[in-house]
Amino acid sequence: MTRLSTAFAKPHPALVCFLTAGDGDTAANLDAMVEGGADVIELGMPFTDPMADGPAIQKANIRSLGKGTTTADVLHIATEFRQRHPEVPLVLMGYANPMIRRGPEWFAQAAKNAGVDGVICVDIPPEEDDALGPQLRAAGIAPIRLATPTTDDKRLPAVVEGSEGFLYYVAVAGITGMQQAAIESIEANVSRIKAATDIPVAVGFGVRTPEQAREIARVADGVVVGSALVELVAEHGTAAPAKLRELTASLAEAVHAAR
Ligand SMILES: O=P(O)(O)OC[C@@H](O)[C@@H](O)c1c[nH]c2ccccc12
Repeated sequence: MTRLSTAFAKPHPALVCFLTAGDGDTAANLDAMVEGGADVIELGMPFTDPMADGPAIQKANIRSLGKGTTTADVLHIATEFRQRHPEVPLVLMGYANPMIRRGPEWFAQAAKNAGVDGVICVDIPPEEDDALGPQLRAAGIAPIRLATPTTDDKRLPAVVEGSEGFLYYVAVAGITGMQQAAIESIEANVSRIKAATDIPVAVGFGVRTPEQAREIARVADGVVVGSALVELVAEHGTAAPAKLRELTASLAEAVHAAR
């Protein structure tokens, strides 16, 4: 069992909580989300051109890069997180350029040494898996792929093939932090994906409230929340941990009780 498979084997759906690394006191903020009940942490690597991200996460990227956050800093945050939380799965989310500029082997090894369990690389499509996938798998790190509402049945096999840890269903054809998709559409797409793969399916994009999270947790293996948490970091600064703990706890309660 890996840390990710253990998280998804719990008797309830998993809550995945996202933050941008280097925005605010990331260590304290991540700890607060774990204390609140997050089952998986998704840590965003700040990037200059985050094309899948909406305003809240774009601004978090700018704040973090403005402080000079580097890939080495993100890996350092991951290393220290792993020391404090030996059991909590940690997924890095980011874009290809910072991940492969020093070579995919270097990144995969550095991520492994930092205790990272999975990597979401937004802009490497399955056709270009060679750019990072083999190196991650060799290091024992799960390459986590994204499926969207426009991933049709013809395309789906290519997306799920080689995806490990979990499949991330992006509920909205758009950017992060938008409105939630209709639950009927989410349910139909999740069951379509589950017919094509045995790995767990987590749903994200547009989930802000415990009510929304509960509704999705009834039909999926996990629920991802990002922008709503990132906004708390922007609004509350050094007081963010208490706010993050509070929102995470109410989301976790809703997700864990859904099924
Ligand atoms: O912000 P939202 O709408 O809650 O969506 C989750 C999302 O933030 C997080 O998973 C994420 C942030 N940036 C991404 C880019 C691609 C895929 C996923 C992400």
